[in-house]
Amino acid sequence: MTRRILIAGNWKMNTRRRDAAALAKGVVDGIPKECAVEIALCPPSVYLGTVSECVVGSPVGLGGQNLYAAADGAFTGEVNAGMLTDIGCSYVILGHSERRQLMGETDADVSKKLHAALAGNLIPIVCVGETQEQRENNETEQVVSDQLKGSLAGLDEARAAGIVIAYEPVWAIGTGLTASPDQAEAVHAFIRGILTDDFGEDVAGQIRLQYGGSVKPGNAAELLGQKNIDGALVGGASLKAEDFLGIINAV
Ligand SMILES: O=C(CO)COP(=O)(O)O
Repeated sequence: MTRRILIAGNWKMNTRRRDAAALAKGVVDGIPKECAVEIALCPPSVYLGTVSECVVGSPVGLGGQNLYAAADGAFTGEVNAGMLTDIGCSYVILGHSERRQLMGETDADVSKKLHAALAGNLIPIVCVGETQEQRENNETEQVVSDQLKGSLAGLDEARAAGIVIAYEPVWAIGTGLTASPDQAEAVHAFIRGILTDDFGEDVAGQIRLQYGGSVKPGNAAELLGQKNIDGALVGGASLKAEDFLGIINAV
């Protein structure tokens, strides 16, 4: 089963309009010709329109960092799947650990968002991952398994093949600490096993599993060389075109 590598940049709450445009243009202009890698940029929602104009007609895709699982209506401050696709998004990040920790998002919330994303024809990137304390207590597999089962609740086989899972160990996010390729591969293989149990080998073999947590040009090749690592969700290193392109070129 060949799975196309997906490198996505999660800009989080960074940039201003001018930087967002320059960064997006820098990525578009710098991607290698006949690039086999799928690329997505996920800017803050207020700059989706700006970045959309920069990537239109290029192989670079656009993604949101979150959505609200409802149709249009009285939900002050929120953005739904229809709005994301309307502005040019093909992807949406769901259940990032920062949203789980800071905004109290639960697996049940992520599951609702997942169904809204799929109904809106967005490719969901569902994030899971353990904290440092959970890893030290040997709870990694339990935590990841619970998050996966909760976040993917109600998902049928037909739709499962198109989703993306991002394994992002919380202790490796923005810390400069990276899971070693072996550590990351072990969890990715574990996730693939759960997906196989839930959706069967064929579907599980099509689901792309990204790694996230201090990915940079210097460690990307080794991480992405692992059997079950099919891409990267990049935070800090996606904020400089040179670094982000360095990761793409390392694949
Ligand atoms: O959270 C991340 C991507 O979603 C990873 O962030 P860093 O690459 O900055 O560690």
